[in-house]
Amino acid sequence: MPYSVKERFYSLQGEGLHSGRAAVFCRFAGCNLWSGRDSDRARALCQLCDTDFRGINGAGGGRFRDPIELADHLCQCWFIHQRTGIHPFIICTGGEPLLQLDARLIDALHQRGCEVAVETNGTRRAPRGIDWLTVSPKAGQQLLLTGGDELKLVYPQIGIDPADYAALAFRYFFLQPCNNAQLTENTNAALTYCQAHPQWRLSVQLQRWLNIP
Ligand SMILES: C[S@@+](CC[C@H](N)C(=O)[O-])C[C@H]1O[C@@H](n2cnc3c(N)ncnc32)[C@H](O)[C@@H]1O
Ligand SMILES: Nc1nc2[nH]cc(C(=O)O)c2c(=O)[nH]1
Ligand code: SF4
Ligand SMILES: [Mg+2]
Repeated sequence: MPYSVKERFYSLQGEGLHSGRAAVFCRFAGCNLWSGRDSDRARALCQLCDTDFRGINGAGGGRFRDPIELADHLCQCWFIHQRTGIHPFIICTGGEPLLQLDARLIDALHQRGCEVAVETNGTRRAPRGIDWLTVSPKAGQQLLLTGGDELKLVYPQIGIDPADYAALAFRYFFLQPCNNAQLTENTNAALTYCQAHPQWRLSVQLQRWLNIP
């Protein structure tokens, strides 16, 4: 099956437990909760999105015929930047990566020594073999993936109470302030919540503060 990729880039993971860690990002095109068109946002199932995932026209984006072609493309980006011998850390995001990521691509990445992380909205089944699964539930959308490595809630969201997620089978729980016109207020609210509920940690989207991709 071919893969549609919006962009590929080398950066630091800006979110969650691996914040600050160098990674190659694979941003898959398309999402099941929004078309990505501004004109559709008001009726989208997810209205908080901060990302352009439409099309395959970004840097390092394109259509990849098979897992080998895409795995080579992603690893190449790591080795351009790294001379360390440390294995590639690949973060699959989107859009919604679980519309496209499959076990064959994960296998091809593992064969190249990669560690594979995934950022998902949790509404689709996950293939086997993911090394680090981050689930970010969206208000009103049924959560299929109720376990994983980290749960990362964008906060606040109307209709979402973090307490309703606190008993799910995740190792780490993060609140990530919603990046919109109220970012300062949202950050303060998330900070206050984490101080009152220490099970939750703050994820500040380091990339915004560092002005990196
Ligand atoms: C663009 S999404 C792509 C992956 C997947 N579709 C998802 O929603 O998890 C990547 C991460 O950014 C988060 N995110 C999206 N819009 C955001 C915003 N406005 N403020 C803070 N985080 C946001 C998502 O919740 C998710 O954790
Ligand atoms: N630096 C950086 N870290 C990220 N972590 C998750 C991201 C995403 O868009 O999924 C992201 C991103 O876009 N940039
Ligand atoms: S589910 Fe993820 S990619 Fe899709 S619109 Fe929401 S935040 Fe954006
Ligand atoms: Mg992002």
